[in-house]
Amino acid sequence: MKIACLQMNITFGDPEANYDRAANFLKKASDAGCELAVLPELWTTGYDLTRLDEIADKGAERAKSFLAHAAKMYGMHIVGGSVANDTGSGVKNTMIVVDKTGHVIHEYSKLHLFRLMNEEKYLIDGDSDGLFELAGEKMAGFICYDIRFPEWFRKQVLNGARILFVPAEWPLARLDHWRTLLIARAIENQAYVVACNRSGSDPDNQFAGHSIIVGPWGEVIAEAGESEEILIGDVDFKAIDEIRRRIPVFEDRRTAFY
Ligand SMILES: O=C(O)CCC(=O)C(=O)O
Repeated sequence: MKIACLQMNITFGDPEANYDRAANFLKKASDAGCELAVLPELWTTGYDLTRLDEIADKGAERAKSFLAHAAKMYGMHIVGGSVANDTGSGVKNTMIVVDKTGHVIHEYSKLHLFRLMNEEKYLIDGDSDGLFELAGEKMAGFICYDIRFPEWFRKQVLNGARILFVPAEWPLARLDHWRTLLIARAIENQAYVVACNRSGSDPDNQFAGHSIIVGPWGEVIAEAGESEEILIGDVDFKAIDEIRRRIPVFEDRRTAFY
């Protein structure tokens, strides 16, 4: 499966500009023959949390209809990053997944809110998991800070997830954590990790870019630089089975002890 991470810049608090940019990136991913495209975290608004009253998407309806339209037009699955989703009783940081026929097949809201960027003051946390199925394979979504919680990843992998998607707005200051944690999540779970970060900056942070596709052996299949880029890599599900046979981590777990 040919996958694209749409490592775009995000204009702070300006959904119109960001929808235009995302439309352009999605077209380019489709032109490149990609079967699935991934957007970054909060790609419609960025971290303009103090203006969520004005700019959060009610029920994420605009994002859903935009993503469904693009998916159908291009015949391409989309892991739609995440958007500020005004649920009516608080704003969630919600990932939307649409299949290539334009159906919304899953929503996942960020489980772990990141205090260092004041998320807990403006957002409410999710309460369900990110597991979904596309093209006959189980996959799961996580959002940014979630990568610091290996137990959350393990749970989804034990439930069958074989590609682990991570949209993010990860700051450049902790680029080494980003790479190390993502590679570790791939190695320990013997699964693909497809992580799409944003590029550029906002009033508080310079973001790292470095979207990355990591294979189940921990090998870096593709990695972006810091600037805007469409990162493309191939995922081969057979590699997962081969690696799990070589080192049978899942059979060797001592679940009586943990
Ligand atoms: O965990 C980190 O260092 C960064 C997390 C983050 O930026 C986020 O969750 O938005």
